[in-house]
Amino acid sequence: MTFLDLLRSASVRHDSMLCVGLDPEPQRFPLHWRGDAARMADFCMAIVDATADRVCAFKPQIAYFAAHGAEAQLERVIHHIRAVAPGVPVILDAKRGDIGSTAEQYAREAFERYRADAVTLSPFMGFDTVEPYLRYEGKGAFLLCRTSNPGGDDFQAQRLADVPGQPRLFEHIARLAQGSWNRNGQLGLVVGATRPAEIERVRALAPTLPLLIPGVGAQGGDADATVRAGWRADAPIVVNSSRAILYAGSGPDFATAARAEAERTRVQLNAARG
Ligand SMILES: O=c1ccn([C@@H]2O[C@H](COP(=O)(O)O)[C@@H](O)[C@H]2O)c(=O)[nH]1
Repeated sequence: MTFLDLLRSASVRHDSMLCVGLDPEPQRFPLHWRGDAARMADFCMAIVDATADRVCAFKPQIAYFAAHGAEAQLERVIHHIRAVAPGVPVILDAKRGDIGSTAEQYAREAFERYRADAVTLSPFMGFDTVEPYLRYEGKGAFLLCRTSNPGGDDFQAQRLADVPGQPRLFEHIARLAQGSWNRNGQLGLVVGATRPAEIERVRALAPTLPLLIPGVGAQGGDADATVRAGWRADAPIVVNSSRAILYAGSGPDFATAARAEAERTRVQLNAARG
């Protein structure tokens, strides 16, 4: 099964566009585990168990694990997702981008070591830095396009004087991803929920690509406007929320609180489809 097949079927089976982001921060763990980096896998696995039937994907962010030298715990978490939710795709949020020979190693890390179904990439260095990931048949790659952070304006909103029509950089990325870069239908785009107008623009330029949309929850993105701008019956959107779900509770019942917040978000997103 390809990443897209997995995503579509998890989305239908769980009636969900929600992706739970796994960004474990020991200082925010429930009181009985607070500050204990050895509990990262236990924390994430409890969140996975509590939300697996409510999501279309999980998105572990590699930095949270690597910062603590906890890559083995990330492997355990992904292994656990495979065991308890085999039909739910794993999007490894790594935002890699480097020359081809190095990209080959990053691709191997994402798809062979961690066995992720998809990865996030920066397209900034050009197609030869993306291509090594596309050699992995059936795997997905989400290119950063219009990110949720305020500094996304610094480059992504700038116009490219030398490209016909002088598109903004993010529009150019969306066109390439929908067109000549998408050789085997493996590409998707990252667009922030903090920018619904740009989600609409990206959707117009990339009508069939899956969109990974972070920024609802802790970043304050507008969930309803996000769905109205990006959702199409035939093109999946994957709306990520991390901290708002992970840290919905701080007591021993944190997983129950996470499930309640995940369910609230899933229902809100679905209602906005109209
Ligand atoms: O434009 C982007 C791209 C990626 N992210 C990542 O998504 C989550 C968001 O976490 P929240 O706690 O829901 O704010 C995090 O892993 C980011 O690295 C993003 O926020 N914006």
